[in-house]
Amino acid sequence: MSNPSLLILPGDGIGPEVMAEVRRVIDWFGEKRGLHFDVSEDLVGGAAYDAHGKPLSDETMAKAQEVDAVLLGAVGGPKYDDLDFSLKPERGLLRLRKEMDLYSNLRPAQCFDALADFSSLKKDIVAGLDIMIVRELTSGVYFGEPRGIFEEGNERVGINTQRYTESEIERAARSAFELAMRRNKKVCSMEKANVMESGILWREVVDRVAKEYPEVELSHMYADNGAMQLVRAPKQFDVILTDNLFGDILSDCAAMLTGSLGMLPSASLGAPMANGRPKAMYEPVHGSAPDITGQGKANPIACILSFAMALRYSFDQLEEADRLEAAIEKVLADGVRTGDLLADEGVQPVSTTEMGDAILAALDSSL
Ligand SMILES: NC(=O)c1ccc[n+]([C@@H]2O[C@H](COP(=O)([O-])OP(=O)(O)OC[C@H]3O[C@@H](n4cnc5c(N)ncnc54)[C@H](O)[C@@H]3O)[C@@H](O)[C@H]2O)c1
Ligand SMILES: CC(C)[C@H](C(=O)O)[C@@H](O)C(=O)O
Ligand SMILES: [Mg+2]
Repeated sequence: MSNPSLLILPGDGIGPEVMAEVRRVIDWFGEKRGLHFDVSEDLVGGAAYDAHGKPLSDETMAKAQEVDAVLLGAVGGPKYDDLDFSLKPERGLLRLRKEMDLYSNLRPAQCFDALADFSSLKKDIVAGLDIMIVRELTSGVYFGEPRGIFEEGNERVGINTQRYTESEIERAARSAFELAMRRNKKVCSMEKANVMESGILWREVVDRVAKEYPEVELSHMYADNGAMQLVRAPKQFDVILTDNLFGDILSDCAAMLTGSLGMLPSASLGAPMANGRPKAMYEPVHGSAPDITGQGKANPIACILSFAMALRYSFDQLEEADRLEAAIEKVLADGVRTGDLLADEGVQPVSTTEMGDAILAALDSSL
């Protein structure tokens, strides 16, 4: 049987820096666990624009459709600020999500014990935190029509449209309920049904799907209250189901409960492929971090945890995913910290590569 295939798209800014550490981890699983992948690498975002004038080539798009999983670093950066909107690096990422139809974006916010003191919140509020945000990823205001900047009278108007069909809401909701069944059987759905018709439909469809999962306790919350509750008492949540834009914002917020945006991985999943596994792309939640690019300061953990999610959701390697997560937990418990995880003055941060070294050493000691 051939090895599972993995397309790596490092992207821009710190994307290639964190992805270099993931590649070492992938190599480790090949050498030490006999878990080999057919890895290919390509360009996305600004790097693709620099090479061939587009943020994602048709060839790369086609490759992404064929492989078992895509692993993406990050896209964007100030160098591309003045580009035409259609050429911006972020368009490459959105095209991948849309054309691969990756409608369910799982963003787990877990607080490792060693970082509970470092979260933006008090230790007792975040210790043991384990919530899953399910963000609808291929619709909503990111893709709704009409959109654009138009002339209206003697001024211009910028338009984006929040649009959701029942089936789009339904499939995202179903993935949240399925996850909840394997977790603590609670779903909290967040929208703004008090001001948006799309929110009213969202609530109605989620209620309908919930009937298929009588064991799951469903609650609804307006997303503004949800943001507040996430910071006030995050452990009240198990699975949070929300739309594309609210999910983007709420997940960055949840990231800080875990200590740093550099800690949050994600899995973007679509319909099952012929092999029964979902079409999938794995990416850290953070961006290209232009403020620290090229300085060896980036935390590679979000990207490495995204590979752990790939082991779990695309490659059925649950024990190896646990092994990798445990290695990261050990490194953090040992006090190894990149700069984003450092609270105390005088403690020396490790570099991106040194964090990779520590994780590989912890993996070795797991054997
Ligand atoms: N998935 C993606 O590719 C993605 C996600 C978010 C933002 N972006 C893009 O990235 C660019 C920069 O956006 P931004 O600055 O608003 O958000 P960002 O996530 O790149 O950075 C926000 C802050 O978090 C820090 N940070 C992020 N990741 C880190 C890591 N791994 N280790 C240590 N610190 C980290 C950064 O240094 C910065 O201070 C923009 O072009 C944006 O569109 C891309
Ligand atoms: C870069 C951008 C298109 C992206 C989004 O808004 O979805 C990012 O913020 C994310 O969270 O993945
Ligand atoms: Mg975001």
